[in-house]
Amino acid sequence: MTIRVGVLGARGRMGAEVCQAVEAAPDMEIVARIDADESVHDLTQVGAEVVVDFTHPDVVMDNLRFCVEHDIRSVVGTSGFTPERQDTVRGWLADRPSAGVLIAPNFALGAVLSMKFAQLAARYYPSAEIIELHHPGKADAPSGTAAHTASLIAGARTSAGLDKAPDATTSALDGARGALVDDVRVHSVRLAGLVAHQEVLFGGEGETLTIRHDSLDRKSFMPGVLLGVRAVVDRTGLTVGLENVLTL
Ligand SMILES: NC(=O)C1=CN([C@@H]2O[C@H](COP(=O)(O)OP(=O)(O)OC[C@H]3O[C@@H](n4cnc5c(N)ncnc54)[C@H](OP(=O)(O)O)[C@@H]3O)[C@@H](O)[C@H]2O)C=CC1
Ligand SMILES: O=C(O)C1=N[C@H](C(=O)O)C[C@H](O)C1
Repeated sequence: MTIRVGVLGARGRMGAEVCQAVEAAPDMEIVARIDADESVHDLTQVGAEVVVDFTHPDVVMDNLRFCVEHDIRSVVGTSGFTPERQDTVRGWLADRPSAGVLIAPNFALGAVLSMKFAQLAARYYPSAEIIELHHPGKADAPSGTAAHTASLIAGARTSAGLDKAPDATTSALDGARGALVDDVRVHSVRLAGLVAHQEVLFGGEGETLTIRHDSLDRKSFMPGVLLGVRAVVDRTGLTVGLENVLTL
């Protein structure tokens, strides 16, 4: 069976890569390539079964709502999925039990693994901070990956009963200590030449641990995206995180 795939954000950095990967997949067919100036309504006319969305945090909710309401399964890489947004999507899905959505903050297998490793390490270290580094064309900061990692670390720290990370700073320029996400400091770097990178730093008595992942090319996200397309065909409801599709 061939999966009929529509790509939203098809001319973008990620969308263009997704179009190539879907075209090369023996079990998939591209039936729509949609960008900012085109209508998602075309998706129903061409019989899209799965939509892959790499657009912009400002437009992704409208796209997703359309897909849920029209029973088109969605694989979403676009960032900006706060817990509140996830709850909104769950609300739509409650009215459409046959619809399915997979949202992944990061589709690179190494990034998914590094988040797991960070979650595992978090309970053992009093200090934890995140540095995310991206290309300067990125619209949002901090990255969705960093926000997701911070929430995983915060959850692990809470269940281990850890106190707030030690920090004697009483005077600082605005932004010097990064942004607090779930009580974890996140620092965002935007630098020409970069693609997508993240370091999670842990510190304890007499030691530090650094977990680093580098996406050096957007091809790194494609195996995860294709896996997501195949998985969402058989899944209803909301799945957040590629780790729930992989066997980890
Ligand atoms: N989960 C993951 O693994 C990854 C997630 N991302 C995320 O994916 C998103 C896209 O990133 P990137 O490809 O670099 O961004 P780009 O800006 O390169 O691409 C976004 C594309 O979406 C188009 N677009 C804007 N509005 C709409 C709309 N309403 N319908 C359809 N298309 C639209 C844009 O068109 P136009 O330029 O004309 O406005 C553009 O072509 C970001 O949120 C990024 O953080 C990125 C990499 C990996
Ligand atoms: O905009 C990007 O490039 C990326 N966005 C995602 C994010 O915000 O985490 C995933 C990856 O970091 C690349």
